Amino acid sequence: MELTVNDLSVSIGNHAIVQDVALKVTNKQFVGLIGPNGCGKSTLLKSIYKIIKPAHGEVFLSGLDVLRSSPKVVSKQLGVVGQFNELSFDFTAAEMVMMGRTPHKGLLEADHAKDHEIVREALRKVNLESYAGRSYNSLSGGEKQRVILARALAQQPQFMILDEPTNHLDIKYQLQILQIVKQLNIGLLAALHDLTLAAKYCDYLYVMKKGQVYASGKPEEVLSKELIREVFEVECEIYRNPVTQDLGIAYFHM
Ligand SMILES: Nc1ncnc2c1ncn2[C@@H]1O[C@H](COP(=O)(O)OP(=O)(O)OP(=O)(O)O)[C@@H](O)[C@H]1O
Repeated sequence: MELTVNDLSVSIGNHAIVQDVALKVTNKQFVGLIGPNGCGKSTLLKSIYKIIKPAHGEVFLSGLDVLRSSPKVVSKQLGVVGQFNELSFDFTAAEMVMMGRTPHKGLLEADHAKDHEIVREALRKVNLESYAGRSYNSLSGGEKQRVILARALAQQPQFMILDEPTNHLDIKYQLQILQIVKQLNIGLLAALHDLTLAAKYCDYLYVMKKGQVYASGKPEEVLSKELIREVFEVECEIYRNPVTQDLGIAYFHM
């Protein structure tokens, strides 16, 4: 399943927050969205997953016209791991994950044995199987983040959008979560702050600055010290990690 975004602009009040963005995630690619705080990454993602209405533009998930389709139709194909997940009601972790099954059910349809099995498997994948009965509100930030990922996994989507999915996670779970989503073998679009993790896991990057796409390409093509200076206003050197051969970034104090 491919994601195509054309000419997408979002304004809030009189402010143009996202301007004429075009991007593409081809079949089963892991595409990263990077850029400084406030450049419009979350706003762009929210407009793709229908939380914010764009001023203009098109979003297609293969043949599905996302902006003109109902949330129920879109959520059968598209899983979302958003940034903030506080709840006023107290659900258990398993109940939260079961919500991922909603798009696949009719109105008032009960949870079937198969749904429970899918929920158990999703919690197992994020190492929270024994937390099924725990109150979601009592979980740590990192545990909540993993429950929200499990909910998206239970949805069994064909495409996933993730807004800073490694937020709150220690290094073990940052690596584990990125590995889990990569192994899903579906199209992924993720806003990421850690540039070396983005370089390690993503097939392709879009760099945003002031609401626009500033550059795009494969990580090793895009992540130059010049681009990091222009976009993030930080001096650095790019190198190959001698142990892992991954792209490394050495930042210098300003
Ligand atoms: N509802 C709103 N009202 C006013 N301004 C908003 C609103 N939502 C977002 N903005 C502004 O739009 C800009 C882009 O915000 P957005 O959250 O998309 O950035 P981001 O790139 O995801 O940032 P971060 O990396 O800090 O999460 C920011 O300046 C933000 O203050």
